[in-house]
Amino acid sequence: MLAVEALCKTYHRTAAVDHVSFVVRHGEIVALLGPNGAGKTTTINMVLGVLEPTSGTVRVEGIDLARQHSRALERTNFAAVYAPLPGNLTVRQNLRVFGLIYGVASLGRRIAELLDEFDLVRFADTRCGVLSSGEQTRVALAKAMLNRPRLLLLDEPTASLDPATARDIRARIRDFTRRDGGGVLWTSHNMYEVEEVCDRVLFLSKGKILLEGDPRTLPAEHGRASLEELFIAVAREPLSLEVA
Ligand SMILES: Nc1ncnc2c1ncn2[C@@H]1O[C@H](COP(=O)(O)OP(=O)(O)OP(=O)(O)O)[C@@H](O)[C@H]1O
Repeated sequence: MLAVEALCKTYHRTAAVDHVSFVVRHGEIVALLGPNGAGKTTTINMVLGVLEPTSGTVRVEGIDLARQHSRALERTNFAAVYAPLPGNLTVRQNLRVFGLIYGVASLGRRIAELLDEFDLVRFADTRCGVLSSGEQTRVALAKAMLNRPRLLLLDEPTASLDPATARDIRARIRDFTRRDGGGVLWTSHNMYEVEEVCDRVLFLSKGKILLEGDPRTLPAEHGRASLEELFIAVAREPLSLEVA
């Protein structure tokens, strides 16, 4: 689904992302973890084509993003808490605007399906700006599904949601991979959530991938009791893990 190879982004002399390589397979949810400043958002922005890599390649279903930008991006979409939809537009208007931008066929029907699927019918004519965080997240996910993406990039999709709403959102994303065979690259600072929902984790530290594996077995493999402890170790003493 996604193949990232030797991806680098350098600002002046700082390597924000330093030779990062990984894949996301069909039907797989992969978490990109790491402390603040590790390079997660920079990586996601390069996969989304909004930031040009200093070097390295990004392929979406085999299509090279640098050479066939539009074809690669047709298969991709994105949701993040820091990129809210225009608050002065209603839910339906937002879906329409983004649907037109993406060139979605039979847009009226697609919007009706998504309003139904994301339990948004009663908010269709409500301005997004007055919705709760959970409702806005559902709208952001509906928007991300408009073009029937194969690859979904989610930057902290459940941040600021209550546990019940967060569980509902996780189930919807899990559905996308199980039912549609889509692939998801997910960032989160909630290790409980990552253990529950992700098939694989990648730990980034200072722009490099330090560890990779199953979130349920990786902590024990590195002598840590939980994913959270492993996360703290990566953040505090990355060199000790590199040697381990
Ligand atoms: N435009 C830029 N110019 C200079 N440095 C940058 C720029 N963008 C990012 N960086 C630096 O690159 C590094 C990685 O940043 P990035 O935002 O990718 O981290 P992150 O892992 O997403 O962090 P967080 O969890 O805090 O969102 C940081 O040290 C950041 O200061």
